[in-house]
Amino acid sequence: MHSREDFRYEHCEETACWLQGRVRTPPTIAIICGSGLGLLADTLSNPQAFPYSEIPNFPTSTVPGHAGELVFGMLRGTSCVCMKGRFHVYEGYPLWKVTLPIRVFKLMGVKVLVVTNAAGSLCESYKTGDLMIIKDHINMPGLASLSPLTGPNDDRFGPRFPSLLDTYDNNLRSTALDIAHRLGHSELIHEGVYCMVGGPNFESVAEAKFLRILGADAVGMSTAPEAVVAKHCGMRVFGLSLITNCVVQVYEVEDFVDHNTVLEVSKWRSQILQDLITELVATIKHQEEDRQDME
Ligand SMILES: O=P(O)(O)O[C@@H]1C[C@H](O)[C@@H](CO)O1
Ligand code: HPA
Repeated sequence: MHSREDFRYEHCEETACWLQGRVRTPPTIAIICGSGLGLLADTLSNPQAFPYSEIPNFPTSTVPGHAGELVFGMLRGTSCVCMKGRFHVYEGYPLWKVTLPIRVFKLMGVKVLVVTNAAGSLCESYKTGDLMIIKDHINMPGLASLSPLTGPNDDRFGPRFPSLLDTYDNNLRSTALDIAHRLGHSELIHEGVYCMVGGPNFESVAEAKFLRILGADAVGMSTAPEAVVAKHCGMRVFGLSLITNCVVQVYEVEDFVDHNTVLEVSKWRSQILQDLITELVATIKHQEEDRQDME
């Protein structure tokens, strides 16, 4: 099912029902693990794992560092689902398929999406291994009409013209910032703007300079479509980038990046990212309980 006409609410429903029939506890938080960050999924207790190849309508992972498994389980008393590997446009998947899991999670009752990625820094003060809480994004493919919302709108998911104000939930951002300080990571935590490019090539020097001028602090090849779809269907979103490299913005420098470097830095910083997200999940649980009491 690759053409836009083939995409229907019913496909998401079919996938959600298939999973619901097998999963012990329906998840309230979904976590997308970026390149090399799948170890987070291994911290879930009482896990249930499903290879993407077994899940109806799911694409499969083709990128090293993206295992291709959906793992359900408990994290600090909260029922979560982790995508151990995500889908990218450069793999050849249409955007509605890249983001299909988000809509499936919505149908399963997920309230909050935590999205992580590996990204290159465009900001002079960020170092390799730092973390950036995403406060906003520039969706380069989206600006050129390559949006996951392109095509007929199904109002059961959300409105035709959604607002993207506060996509990266203000409250979750300040909570995460507090947690990072409390865990002793004040030196490496930042808040900034993530720019999504299509990839799979890394940026040219001229492109990197252009993105910096536009106001981007970090650049990567994912996340924005997932955040747009989550916001469209009414989820709260928290985004976190691990800075795996500093993007070269001057000529005659030999400091090029490759995917292996990205994976090595992800492995190196995995524990810190895990600790931060685990604490955040515990806090979200209390926030969601309070919200339910107020409804
Ligand atoms: O899935 P994410 O966005 O974490 O992966 C980044 C972007 C490319 O897929 C890859 C480049 O090394 O890492
Ligand atoms: N550019 C784009 N995507 C990335 C980078 C980068 O420098 N690093 C990790 N993912």
